[in-house]
Amino acid sequence: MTAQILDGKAISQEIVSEVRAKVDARVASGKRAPALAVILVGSDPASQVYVGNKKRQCENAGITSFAYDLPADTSEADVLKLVAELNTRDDVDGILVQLPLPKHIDADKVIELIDPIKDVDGFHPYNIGRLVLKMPLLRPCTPRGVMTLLEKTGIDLVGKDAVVVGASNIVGRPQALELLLARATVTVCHSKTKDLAEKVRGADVVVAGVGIPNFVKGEWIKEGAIVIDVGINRLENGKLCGDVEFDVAKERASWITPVPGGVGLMTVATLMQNTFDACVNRLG
Ligand SMILES: Nc1nc2c(c(=O)[nH]1)N[C@@H](CN(C=O)c1ccc(C(=O)N[C@@H](CCC(=O)O)C(=O)O)cc1)CN2
Repeated sequence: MTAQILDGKAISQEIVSEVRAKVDARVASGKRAPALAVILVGSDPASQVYVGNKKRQCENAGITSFAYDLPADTSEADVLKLVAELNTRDDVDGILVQLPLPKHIDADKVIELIDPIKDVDGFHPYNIGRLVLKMPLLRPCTPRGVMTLLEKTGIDLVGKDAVVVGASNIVGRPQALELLLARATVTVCHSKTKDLAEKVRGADVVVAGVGIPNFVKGEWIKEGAIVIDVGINRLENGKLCGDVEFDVAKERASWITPVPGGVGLMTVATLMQNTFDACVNRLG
């Protein structure tokens, strides 16, 4: 079997167009456009690319963006002060702090200070708690983007055995909660998991988010499985590759996401949806 491609490029464009239509209708009714504050601390090259993509998609979606590009030696106190100020601003609907932050800044402390109603990344304990309790408000962008990719492709998850490889706060944990909400049976694997290959071999759906190139071997993939690769790893030759051994996995899977052109683009498109939702939640 050769897998069909889950097309993050086409579906992310569709999502951004849908947000754009809603923003245009909102503005036509006399309300202001949604607004997103994007905080980048330092000059990590990958983060600069991602933040650049976020600003560009804001333009495409008709969302106002306020950029805060801060030097790497910005103190934790100054980042906290900025977040506190943005929390109070009525012209800001969403606050995004690009991760990772420099080591001297406690990311958990910064995330916890964001007003949950403006937490368009969905990382605040309040929003994670709501996802746990099956009443999500703002949902983490990558896992929500994965669910949209599957829904828009017409893939039903009810009763499927899903294995999530990686248990990070940004991807693995919220992804498991999303899959559970879609009534899949979910196993979360991590660095201490025994017999990882066997667990993946039993999976109808595999979501890989560990950040290690080609960590999930193609031969582990069950015939006909759905493979979602959240990893974006930059190789020494400058090329990007995912966490799944794509060339082998695609000969076994029924559906697979490419890297680039898959989940990463959905993360950014979902941020546009979350910013629109945050604006409506605040202002109607
Ligand atoms: N505050 C956040 N920080 C980070 C998040 C997040 O959701 N919120 N997730 C990741 C990175 N990420 C989002 O910021 C992200 C990853 C990938 C892309 C993307 O556009 N990928 C393209 C390729 C881009 C390239 O050439 O490198 C693709 O996959 O086709 C956007 C955003 C960590 N930090």
